[in-house]
Amino acid sequence: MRPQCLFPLFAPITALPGVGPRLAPLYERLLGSKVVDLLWHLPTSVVDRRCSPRLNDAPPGQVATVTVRVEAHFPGDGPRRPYRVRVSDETGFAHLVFFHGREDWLRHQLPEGEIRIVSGLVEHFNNEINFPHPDHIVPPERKAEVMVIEQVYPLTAGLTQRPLAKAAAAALARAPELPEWQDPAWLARQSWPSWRTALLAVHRPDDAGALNPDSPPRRRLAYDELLATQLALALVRANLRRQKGRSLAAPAGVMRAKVMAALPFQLTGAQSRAVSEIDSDMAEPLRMLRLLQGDVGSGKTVVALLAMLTAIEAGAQAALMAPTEILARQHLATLSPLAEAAGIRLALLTGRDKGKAREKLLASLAEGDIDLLIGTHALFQEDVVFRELGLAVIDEQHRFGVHQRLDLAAKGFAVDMLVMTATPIPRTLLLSAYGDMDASRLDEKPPGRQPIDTRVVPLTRLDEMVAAVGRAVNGGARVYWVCPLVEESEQLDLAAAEARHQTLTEQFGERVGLIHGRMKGSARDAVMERFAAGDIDILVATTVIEVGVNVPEATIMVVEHAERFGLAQLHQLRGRVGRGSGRSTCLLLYGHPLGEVAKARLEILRATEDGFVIAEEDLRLRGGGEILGTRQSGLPEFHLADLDRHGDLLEIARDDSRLILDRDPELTGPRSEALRVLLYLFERDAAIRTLRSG
Ligand SMILES: Nc1ncnc2c1ncn2[C@@H]1O[C@H](COP(=O)(O)OP(=O)(O)OP(=O)(O)O)[C@@H](O)[C@H]1O
Repeated sequence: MRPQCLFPLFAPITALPGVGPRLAPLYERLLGSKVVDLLWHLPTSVVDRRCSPRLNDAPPGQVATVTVRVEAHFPGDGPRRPYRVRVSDETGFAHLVFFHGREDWLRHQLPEGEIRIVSGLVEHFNNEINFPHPDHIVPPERKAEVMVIEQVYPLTAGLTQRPLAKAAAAALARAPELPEWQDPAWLARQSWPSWRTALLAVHRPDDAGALNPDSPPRRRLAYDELLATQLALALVRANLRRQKGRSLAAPAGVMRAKVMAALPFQLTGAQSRAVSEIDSDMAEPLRMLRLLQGDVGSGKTVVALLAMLTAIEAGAQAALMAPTEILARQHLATLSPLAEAAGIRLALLTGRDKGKAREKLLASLAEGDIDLLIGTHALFQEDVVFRELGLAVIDEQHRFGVHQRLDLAAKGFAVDMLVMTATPIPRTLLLSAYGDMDASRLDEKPPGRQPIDTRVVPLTRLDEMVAAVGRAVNGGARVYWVCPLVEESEQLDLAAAEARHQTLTEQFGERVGLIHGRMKGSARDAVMERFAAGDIDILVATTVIEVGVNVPEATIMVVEHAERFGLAQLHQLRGRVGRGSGRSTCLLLYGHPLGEVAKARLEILRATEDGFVIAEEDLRLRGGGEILGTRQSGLPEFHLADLDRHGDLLEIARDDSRLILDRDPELTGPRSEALRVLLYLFERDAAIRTLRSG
């Protein structure tokens, strides 16, 4: 249960003054729907209105607050002759200029002959002093309200500073003093203020200093957030470790030997290392929580299979969960012949399975007649019961995230867990998303892969590229054609892909296929199968093919508007080719004009195929938040912490969390109440449910 002290902060944002039904959706889009979301929406700069010169000394290009007499109104008649109000003091005169504004309202605000305090940007225009759309106009008795340092919040279309600042102030007023969750000695050493004081300092800064990410209040808040995340991860870890696992070992390795004999290749050194790390984890009576991090095409699947064989030979069952149905089916297709070689029984369960067939499958699963179950999220439905699940492999491909691991834990699967991710994640990000896990890295590609010829080409040369693709297809090549990503709009993605599908079909006829996220699962599978079988040569796609798809015969990847993708995402896309022995090409088509950073980013892709290098470089160029591209990155989003600036705090938070739980595993000690408040405050409270007392 959420602690009572946080109730006011988790009220809907509409509880705040001025946030009515018209503005609420704007707030929601900008920052969220709860009062607490406003607290995390920090100002990015300040305006100092305390400069209050005489009119003749008003500094152009700066904000000033002046005391003036209203002389006369000159209504305008459009943008070329705006509405002007002439004002004066003893040193001279100026014009307040309004490009839009109703006359009755302006006359009411600025009655002729009255004194007014006006604050706004000073401009010199035609040897006159102008105040275009002053920010504040108040009578003299309210001067103190205006002569302040004002914070500037990031906005969204339709929402202006003043109502937002008012709502933020109201949200702040609701922020209670909370029990201190930080260790007092550590707090004193850092000279950090309390949570509430820090929050007030960044929302009502005395100067821009408090907004600097390195200022004590900002660092304090960043650390609070990092600690909440890391503590949640540590709780999951502690909880999973505490449940006794079983030791899974297959010293004879009969099944494994059969599969190895059936494989057309030798394991790479990295694969062998990962396998033995996993082996020793599984042999321990503690539960395994391991991340298998491998660059695109590094051969994670076979490593997972070998681990699952160990579990099966030890008498348990194994499950392999993929993020999409296509991938689940693909795993089934690759693993089937190997499973046959090993003599194990394999089955597939997806959301599509219904009725009798599903019942039958579940019955055999419960009986232990299925050794390895492959599937999607459907694997974790309530009625899916294993006879004895020993190992769960989650092919995460950065789509799931810690919540799914928590859900799994909550389901009480006392099993070893292996999470596979294809995303090369820099260390700081790794800690923030997988701080609960041990990691194995596949940093070596299978031998014999040819380098991919990556070219960065302007979209103006599209016709040329289409012609080149046509020639390649006539020569037997298979091509992925990925269409532009349109921010936040699946519908527009789709329109772009459909249009491209049409133009390519006009040119190449029946050999062009289309696949996108809106298609029904079965239709998608059918297209994918036709492409894998070679019935389709050109597959036009939205980014649904980004993860994991394995068609080794495909050798050309075209990405339109490559500049709109995250680098890691492009790396993933490119990784769909170069998977066989054929020579592969990746064409990154960009739209004009391309800025310096965008150019540098695409250049990185041209220069290297090492996902880890690409990720580090991308992090350097763009900062952590965007590293994984746009949607559904699965990595936690931070409101207050900036991994570039606060990376040092992340490691401390991880160690701190583990220490906290070492000393007080059930969170019942003196600091625990405050720490629970912290977890709720940052909405990481799902982890609390893993506690016996939670
Ligand atoms: N040691 C190896 N030698 C040669 N080929 C290998 C080796 N290991 C795996 N492969 C092959 O490499 C291809 C890619 O393997 P897999 O699909 O497991 O990659 P992955 O790590 O899951 O990559 P991605 O994340 O890009 O999907 C497969 O066709 C697989 O059979």
